[in-house]
Amino acid sequence: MNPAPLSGLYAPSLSLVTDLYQLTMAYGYWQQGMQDREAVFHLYFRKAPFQGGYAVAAGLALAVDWMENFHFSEDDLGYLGSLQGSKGTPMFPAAFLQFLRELKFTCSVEAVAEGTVVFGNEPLIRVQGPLLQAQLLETALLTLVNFQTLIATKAARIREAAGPTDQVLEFGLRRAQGFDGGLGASRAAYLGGVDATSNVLAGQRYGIPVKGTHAHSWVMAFEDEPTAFAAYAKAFPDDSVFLVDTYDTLEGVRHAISVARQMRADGHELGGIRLDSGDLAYLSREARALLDEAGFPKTRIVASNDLEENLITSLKLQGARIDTWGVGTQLVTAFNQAALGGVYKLAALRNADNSAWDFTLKLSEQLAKTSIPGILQVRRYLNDKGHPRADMLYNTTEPLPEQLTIIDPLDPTRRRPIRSTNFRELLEPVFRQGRRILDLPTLAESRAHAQREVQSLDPSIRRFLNPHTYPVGLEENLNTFRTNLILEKRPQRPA
Ligand SMILES: Nc1ncnc2c1ncn2[C@@H]1O[C@H](COP(=O)(O)OP(=O)(O)OP(=O)(O)O)[C@@H](O)[C@H]1O
Ligand SMILES: O=P(O)(O)OC[C@H]1O[C@H](OP(=O)(O)OP(=O)(O)O)[C@H](O)[C@@H]1O
Ligand SMILES: O=C(O)c1cccnc1
Ligand SMILES: [Mg+2]
Repeated sequence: MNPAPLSGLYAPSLSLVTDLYQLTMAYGYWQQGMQDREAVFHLYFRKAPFQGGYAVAAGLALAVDWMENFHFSEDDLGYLGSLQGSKGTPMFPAAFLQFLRELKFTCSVEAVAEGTVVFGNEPLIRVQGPLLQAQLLETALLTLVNFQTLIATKAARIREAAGPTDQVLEFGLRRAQGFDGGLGASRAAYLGGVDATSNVLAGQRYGIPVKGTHAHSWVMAFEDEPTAFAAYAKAFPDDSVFLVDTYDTLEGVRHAISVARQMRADGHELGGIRLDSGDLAYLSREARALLDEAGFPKTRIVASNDLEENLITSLKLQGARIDTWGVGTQLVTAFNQAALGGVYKLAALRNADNSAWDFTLKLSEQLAKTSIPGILQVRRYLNDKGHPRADMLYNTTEPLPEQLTIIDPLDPTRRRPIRSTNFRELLEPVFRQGRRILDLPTLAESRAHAQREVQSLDPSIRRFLNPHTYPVGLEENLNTFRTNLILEKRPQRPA
């Protein structure tokens, strides 16, 4: 199933999902006659989220969908025409609105496939095209990629903690940042490694398996717990998971067992029980013992209650017998890091007579925030097992030297010669002059890719506490070029 448009939740045209300044700049470029100057932008983040060692790239399919539908509707143009400056004059003249009306998306776009592991400073998307258009993409691309990548990464960490065989269910919709936040989070969580969601719209929209148990209200609506369990079993004789902690957890497990015996006599099996409060390590061990003793070794134990990767790791260390993890709030809100700080920076612009590239640079007091000029590609070097060893950013407009060396963009004294000849290039063509040339994988394929990608990373890079830094460097010539450009642009004030 192809990823259906996220935009479907709202209006047919979403080209106003942007910041006003993109449109004021667009008008200014048009007025200057600069609208068609060829430009290159890179979208990248500087630091992996959650103080982790990697991120899982996500959001590309939604961005592709948004770009394919990029146009200004009559409604959009009517609204833009109504905007006024502080003197009461129209912000955008009619001739510019006419230009927007006729605007066709003609950019070329390269991107990293969803599910690929990525690191700080690496372009996830490279846009090349008319300056005005490429500028207008900034906000929407960042909105989509920042959130999707953040949540997919959180899900990958939760999957890492749960291990490859436990089930992970995403239960977050009620705590999400609105409907769209909930829908987007369910998509990204699945991509990052959860098995199913309770979010029914996400199931319909993206083909994600939907799963769930029942709430405390179900138990409270009956005269006692055994009656409630028996009634649920009547409704779903082969798909019941009983929530056992409404009154007393271990008493609840005993009630579940007595109903499970009756179910078995009728030719059905209880799927599982769910623990939602108390000491989950202790209660799950006790519940496992009761279930096993009673002859229900296959009945699963689901746990929920503000779970996240560190808690899951701790519960496992405590010998918890949980095999299914229901994770809500902490996952869909990326609780411990509210946003991924991805940015979109101009890196090259054709000069006025179109004869050569001018490479552009955003200076900063901090080297970490100084951008990287060029038309960049990311080359990932692999060891003989096909596992990532180091990534090299290089400028595709310059020939590569014979002997390759990568240099840490934050510390030029840290360098590594490249010996490996086994590599792959991460940015792949998606649009050529506005025409899509890449068939996107399905969400399930991207999810499988993400699992392989994360597993191919060394455990030292995957660990949660103080992970090892994966080497990402600038190819030596690019580093020299960037250093010289910094020196050229930075004012040299006498002391
Ligand atoms: N063995 C454990 N080790 C560490 N943390 C645990 C363990 N068992 C449960 N937790 C976590 O501790 C927190 C306890 O939450 P809280 O203080 O709300 O109590 P509760 O058990 O949910 O009580 P109630 O829902 O009845 O108010 C939850 O985040 C839960 O996942
Ligand atoms: O804990 P989360 O990771 O967000 O997972 C979802 C939670 O949502 C449900 O209860 P809800 O929180 O609505 O009520 P409760 O905590 O009072 O049971 C469920 O029982 C989980 O506890
Ligand atoms: O199905 C469940 O158990 C569920 C769904 C949403 C939130 N909490 C739990
Ligand atoms: Mg709760």
